[in-house]
Amino acid sequence: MILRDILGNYFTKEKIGNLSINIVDINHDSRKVYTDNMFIAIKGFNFDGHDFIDKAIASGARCIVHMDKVDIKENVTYIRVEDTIDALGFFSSNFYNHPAQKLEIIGITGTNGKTSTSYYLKSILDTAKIKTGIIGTTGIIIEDEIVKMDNTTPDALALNKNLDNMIKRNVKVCVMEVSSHALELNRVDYIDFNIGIFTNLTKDHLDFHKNMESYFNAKLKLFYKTDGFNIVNLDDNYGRRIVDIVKNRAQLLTYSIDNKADVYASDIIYSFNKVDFILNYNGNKMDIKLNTPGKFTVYNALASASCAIALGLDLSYIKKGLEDIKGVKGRFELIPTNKDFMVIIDYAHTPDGLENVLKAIKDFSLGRIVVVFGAGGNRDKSKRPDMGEVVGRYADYSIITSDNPRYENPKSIINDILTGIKNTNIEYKIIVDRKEAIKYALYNAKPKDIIILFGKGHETYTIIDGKTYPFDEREIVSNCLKDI
Ligand SMILES: CC(=O)N[C@H]1[C@@H](OP(=O)(O)OP(=O)(O)OC[C@H]2O[C@@H](n3ccc(=O)[nH]c3=O)[C@H](O)[C@@H]2O)O[C@H](CO)[C@@H](O)[C@@H]1O[C@H](C)C(=O)N[C@@H](C)C(=O)N[C@H](CCC(=O)O)C(=O)O
Ligand SMILES: Nc1ncnc2c1ncn2[C@@H]1O[C@H](COP(=O)(O)OP(=O)(O)OP(=O)(O)O)[C@@H](O)[C@H]1O
Ligand SMILES: N[C@H](CCC[C@H](N)C(=O)O)C(=O)O
Ligand SMILES: [Mg+2]
Repeated sequence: MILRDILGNYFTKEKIGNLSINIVDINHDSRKVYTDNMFIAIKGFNFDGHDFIDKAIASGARCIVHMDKVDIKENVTYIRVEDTIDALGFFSSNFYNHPAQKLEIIGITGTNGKTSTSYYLKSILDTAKIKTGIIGTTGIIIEDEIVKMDNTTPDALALNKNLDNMIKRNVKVCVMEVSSHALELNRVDYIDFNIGIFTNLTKDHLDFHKNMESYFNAKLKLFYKTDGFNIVNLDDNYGRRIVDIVKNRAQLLTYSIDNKADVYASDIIYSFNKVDFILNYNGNKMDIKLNTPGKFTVYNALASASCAIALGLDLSYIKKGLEDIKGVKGRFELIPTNKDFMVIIDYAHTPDGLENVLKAIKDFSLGRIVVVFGAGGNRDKSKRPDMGEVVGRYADYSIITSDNPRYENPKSIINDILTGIKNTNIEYKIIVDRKEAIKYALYNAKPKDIIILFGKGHETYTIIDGKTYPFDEREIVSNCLKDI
């Protein structure tokens, strides 16, 4: 695309050089730049992209977008802007011809349930034969292809590139998890959403947002960006605040279990590995049987059903779509053991996530609930004691271990968890090495035990000292089972 067209009417502070050059790609990472690229210098948390401008030019960049004063070289065009992250959003959208405007984009935000809700929604849309792509924690999904990404919500460049790819592959609806980081770090500023979904807000990411109010304000931004419906959980205190704040700006659809919302669940029957309920909407009643247990599962089903209703789908697709779901990888995933105890892998990594899953099984357990868990390093420290306390309240035995220590000392993460678990009477053991912790739980299993491995869910790696190593809990469990 001709550079002048990429710039469009964007406000620039200074332009030096030829604006008629052809740009074949945009990059903000000098390591990915090649001939005839535009390089956008971003100031990040670790590096300043301005330090890589020479490297980008050496690799073939013909246009540099920057904020700071830079040395001017021949045959390179320089565009100085106020904010390069904002420019990345605008230029990427222009370069890919505004893909977000051509797709139905559904954004899901909230502390827990985003990935699960996105898969539930996709199942409903698949049933209605509407081609759907997903962007989220498990990667970018189009048909059977899954491309893993570093982020739940990627940066504006990757977003536009992947949305464009979805259009080329005839996708009609994109269901996107929108993290609070993405909203705060301007990754979705130039993405137009048709529908926004709010799941819930509980303690997480306070390392980044500092307090619940700014975490809430980050999430709130999504509901100012929608032009169709805002879909909100009315049982959540923050959900009710969102309703009050945005009720007049887009159409609103609420869902609930404990309150009378537009879409609500009644007659819920909980079981160990499933949950049945009646979905009520506008005088219609429909019984739904889900293959995952718990109240949280009903919420995820209601959120996705409300979205299908907002899209104008027939209610029969909702029932079939939800009942067809066998499960989502790493979300209450039952691992076959062929033994007299049970193993579950689940991604809960917040106090609320842990509590929801533990509550769901507590009434149905016939033996002990044994929890193997840790907490991520270089992430919210304030949630760790609360996680310990929740496990202590609901489980019968716990092995406290590591979960992606990143650059932190795993022992000090465990100590943070201990300050909470010590407020309870649970018996526990510390085994820093997660593989050993899992082995211990399995080798010492008693009949009817439910062993839950929390925190890693779908992840097949572990991050220690900033390095990523293969780590698949399914594999570890299956190897242990051979010896038992
Ligand atoms: C804190 C944070 O969000 N960081 C994101 C940020 O990285 P950064 O600011 O550290 O970037 P940097 O490494 O300093 O680099 C600055 C610039 O220099 C460039 N560079 C760097 C090195 C080089 O040799 N050449 C070069 O050009 C980089 O391409 C970049 O443009 O920009 C990167 C590219 O977009 C992101 O991948 C990265 O997410 C990191 C991996 C991350 O862990 N983020 C987490 C906190 C996050 O965003 N999580 C949420 C999910 C939360 C949830 O589960 O709810 C998410 O949406 O993923
Ligand atoms: N609606 C919900 N409310 C509370 N907890 C939930 C809910 N749905 C799922 N969970 C629990 O939280 C865990 C994570 O669920 P899921 O991956 O769907 O959330 P997420 O919002 O995508 O998380 P992330 O922010 O890491 O992407 C699940 O494994 C389950 O234990
Ligand atoms: N996506 C979330 C959850 C990661 C879960 C856990 N495995 C960890 O490393 O903390 C985050 O970035 O906080
Ligand atoms: Mg997710």
